[in-house]
Amino acid sequence: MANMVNEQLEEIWQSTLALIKSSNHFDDANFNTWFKESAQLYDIVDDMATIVVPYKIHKQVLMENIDFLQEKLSQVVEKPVSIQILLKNEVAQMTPQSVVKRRNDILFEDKIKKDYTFDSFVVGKNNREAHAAALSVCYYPGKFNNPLFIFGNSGLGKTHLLHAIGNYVKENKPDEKLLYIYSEDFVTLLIEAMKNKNVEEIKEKICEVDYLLIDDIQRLKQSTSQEIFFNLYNKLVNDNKQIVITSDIHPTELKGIENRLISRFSSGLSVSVGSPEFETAKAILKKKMEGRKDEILIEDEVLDYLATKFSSDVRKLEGSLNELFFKAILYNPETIDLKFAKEIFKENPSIPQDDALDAKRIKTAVCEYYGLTRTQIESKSRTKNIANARHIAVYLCRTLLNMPFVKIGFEFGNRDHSTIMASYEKMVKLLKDKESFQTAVFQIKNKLGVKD
Ligand SMILES: Nc1ncnc2c1ncn2[C@@H]1O[C@H](COP(=O)(O)OP(=O)(O)OP(=O)(O)O)[C@@H](O)[C@H]1O
Repeated sequence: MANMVNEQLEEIWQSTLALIKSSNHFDDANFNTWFKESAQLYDIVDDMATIVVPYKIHKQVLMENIDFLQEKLSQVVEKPVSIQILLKNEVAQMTPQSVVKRRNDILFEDKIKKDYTFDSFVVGKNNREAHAAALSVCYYPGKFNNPLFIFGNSGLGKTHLLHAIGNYVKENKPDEKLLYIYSEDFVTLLIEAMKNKNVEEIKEKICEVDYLLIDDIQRLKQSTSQEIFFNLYNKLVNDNKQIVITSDIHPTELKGIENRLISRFSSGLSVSVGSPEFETAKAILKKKMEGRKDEILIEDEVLDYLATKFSSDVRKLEGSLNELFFKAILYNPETIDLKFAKEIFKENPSIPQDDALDAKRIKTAVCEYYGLTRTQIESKSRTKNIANARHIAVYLCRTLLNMPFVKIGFEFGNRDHSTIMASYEKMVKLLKDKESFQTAVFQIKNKLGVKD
């Protein structure tokens, strides 16, 4: 297919949109937002179509549905076509020819962030295993943990660890080649390479690396890219080259990724990163402050406050600190104290506001601390950690709210007041000599914003 004129492209795109709509794959709102109102067929050259979208979020959504989109477009043009998705501002900077001839060298540019090192990574209970595993592949690449698969929710340090491996290798093994790839870029570049007929060249280059670091593998949704990746993967592992992968979920729960890849991902070591507990969150804040040159003083209890409120996502935790310093420049307080911080975040939707304390909030905080559900602590289960969590919740309801035992009983599956009293007394005893319970109570109170 030679380059097409605009009317032809428009006609093809409208037919493709009609097919997408009639497939009922998306509801009206999604269809309009992601396809009809934002995407545009920019060009089709040979068997490569370029679709242009305004923002990254559009690109992300389309990339997640790229096989589907290719199928519909291929149906319209009556031959198989591949699709690359570009942002409007990317296209604006290119000549028409270069849109389809983007240099694949981008793949091999050094993308390792210098400040994401092992030194700048705070180790806590939530990431100890992942940190140790990341170090182990630096010391013994391709030997024990291949691939190393690091998974966990957004903003908890997976990418940081990947770059830390990169920085370690660059500094200590300068002769070794490493390649960091963000999965979505990998798909885009492979699609372009298919168009430019230089996939083999790219594969050969990738096969030369000693470390392959792949970020956010859940975004490797496109089937041809998975096929190519599968071959590369086997070759690298057979040659004892180290592969490290990050993902937002455990390999076995990956959706849209071929089973043969999933089973290979599970064959090495899978380690998780979780949300930092209070001390680690506070240490991260202190670490992030080390490099700053702010002249204003931040009070320690503000760090406690941020560590308590934002610990579920380190990116937000870091963001909260930046926001405070930024607002301090604007409003110029003498120091950043708790009052100032609370005022700044008073309407922040990602933190629970200081509602009146009640049994429900206590139960929720205890559950979050122990990783349980409310149904579990309200149940009759005698499993040790559930029972312990229940004792703590009962204890806090009694000491913080001064609730009668009968009423507490209602909160915990209609238990008899004597059972609740026994539960409370047990916790009072445990708190006298068991440090782990003292810590738990301290941290849960912190979570609730209660000071002793
Ligand atoms: N333990 C830690 N010590 C220091 N900084 C951390 C730690 N954990 C996370 N961070 C910081 O939090 C921010 C977000 O981390 P990162 O980008 O690695 O998250 P992620 O898990 O890869 O998230 P996503 O899944 O959204 O890509 C980064 O600035 C990173 O430096």
